[in-house]
Parts: sequence; C-alpha cells; structure tokens
Amino acid sequence: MELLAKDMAVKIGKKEIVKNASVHVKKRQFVGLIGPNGCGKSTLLKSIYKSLTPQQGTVFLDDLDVLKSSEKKVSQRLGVVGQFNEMHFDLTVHQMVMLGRTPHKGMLESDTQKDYEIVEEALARTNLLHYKERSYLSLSGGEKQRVILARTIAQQPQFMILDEPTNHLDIRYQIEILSCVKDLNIGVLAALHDLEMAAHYCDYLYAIKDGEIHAHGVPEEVLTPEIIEDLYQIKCQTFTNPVTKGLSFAYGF
Ligand SMILES: Nc1ncnc2c1ncn2[C@@H]1O[C@H](COP(=O)(O)OP(=O)(O)OP(=O)(O)O)[C@@H](O)[C@H]1O
Repeated sequence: MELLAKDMAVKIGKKEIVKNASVHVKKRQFVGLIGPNGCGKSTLLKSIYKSLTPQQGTVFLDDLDVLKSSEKKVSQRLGVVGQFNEMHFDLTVHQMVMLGRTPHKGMLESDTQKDYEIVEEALARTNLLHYKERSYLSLSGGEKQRVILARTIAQQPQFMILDEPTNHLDIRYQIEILSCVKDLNIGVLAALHDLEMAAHYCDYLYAIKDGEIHAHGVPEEVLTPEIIEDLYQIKCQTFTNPVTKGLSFAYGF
C-alpha cells in the first residue's frame, strides 16, 4: 500500500506549522521523518492520520482518500502509534491489545478465536506474552510503548504511521521495536530522532526544517554533515560504525 500526502499545510492560530509539505511512501517502504524539536514532524503526521485538519492538502492510501473517508474505513488500513499513550481508565495488556481488533468488527460483535490468535501473535512479536494480565497503567513508559505497538499490529494495518516509536525505550528495545516494525513488511512512515537508527532502518528520508521539507532522499543523500549541521545547528562528522558497519555520526557544538 502506498501513501501520498500532497501539499500539506497546517496553521495553528496564526502560525504556519507545516508549509506545503509532500511525502510519498512507496509500497513496503520504511520512510523516516527527521528534524529538530518543534520543526513540525508530529503536526505533519497528525494531519496525515486525521488527528488534525490541514488547511490544505490531500492524503491517499492507494486509492483511499483518507481525509474524506470515515474513521473506521481508514483504521482498517492505517495503524498509528502516537507519541503520548496516556489513558484514564485501566485495562489489562491483553484487553488493550484486543482493542486493535475494533476496526474490523461490527457493533457488539464479540471477540472470535481468530481475534485471540491475532492478539497472541502481536503480543509475541513485541515480547509481551508475560505481561498479558498486567494492568496497563502499572507499566513503565517503554512497556506502554510496546503495548501500543502490539495493539497497532493486532489491527493488521496495511500501512503504519509512528511518531517517535522509540521514545522511552532503551537501546535494546529501540532495535527490537524498529526491527519488529520493519519485519511487518508494510509501508511505514515514522518520525525518528536517532539518526543512526534512521540510517539503518529507513529506505528513504524526509528532513523537515521550520515546517518545510528541507531535503529528501535515501539516507546517504540526506544524512550528510552539511544537512545535519543545517537542521540541528551543530557540528557533525559522519563515519562508518565499526559494529554495525552502517552510517554513524559524531556531534559537537
Ligand atoms: N496546538 C498547538 N498550539 C500551538 N502551537 C502548537 C500546537 N501544536 C504544535 N504547536 C507548535 O508547532 C510546532 C511544531 O510542533 P510538532 O509537535 O509538530 O514538532 P515536532 O517536530 O514533532 O517536535 P518534537 O521533535 O519535539 O516532537 C512547535 O513549535 C509547537 O509548539
């Protein structure tokens, strides 16, 4: 499934937060959004997944006009892992992940054996089988993050949007979560802060600065010292990571 968000513009109050940004995620691509705090990554993502109404722009998931389609129709195809996962009422981890099945059910339709199997698999993929009966509210930030990902996997979307999915996660879980998302082998658009992770997992990157697409291309084209210095106002050198053999970065002021 392809995502094409075209000419997106979002204004909050008098401030233009996203300015004429277009993003294309081809079939099964893992595409990253990078850029400094406050540059507009979350706002762009929210305008794509309908949590915010853009002033301008269109979003298509293949031939589905996302901004004009019902919540249910969109969530049958699109899964979202947002940045803040707070809830005011408590559920077990199993109940939380089962909520991922909701878009595929009619009103009052009960959970089937198939739903249970899908939830079990989502819990296994995110290493949460031992947490099934735990209360969601009692979990750490990183554990909650994994439950939200499991819920989104149980939704069986054909496309996933993630806003800083590795927030709160230690290095091992950052790798596990991004590998898990990559293994789903579906189209992904993710805002990422860690440039080394972005270089490793993304097929293509969009760099955002002041609400605009500042650069885009494969990681080697975007993650150059010049572009990184320009985006983050720091000094940067790139090198080959001796452990991963991938692109790595040294920063300074
Ligand atoms: N509801 C709002 N009212 C006013 N300003 C807002 C609102 N939502 C976002 N902004 C502003 O829009 C700008 C972009 O915010 P956004 O959350 O999209 O950035 P981001 O790139 O995702 O940042 P981060 O990396 O810190 O998560 C920020 O200056 C933020 O303060």
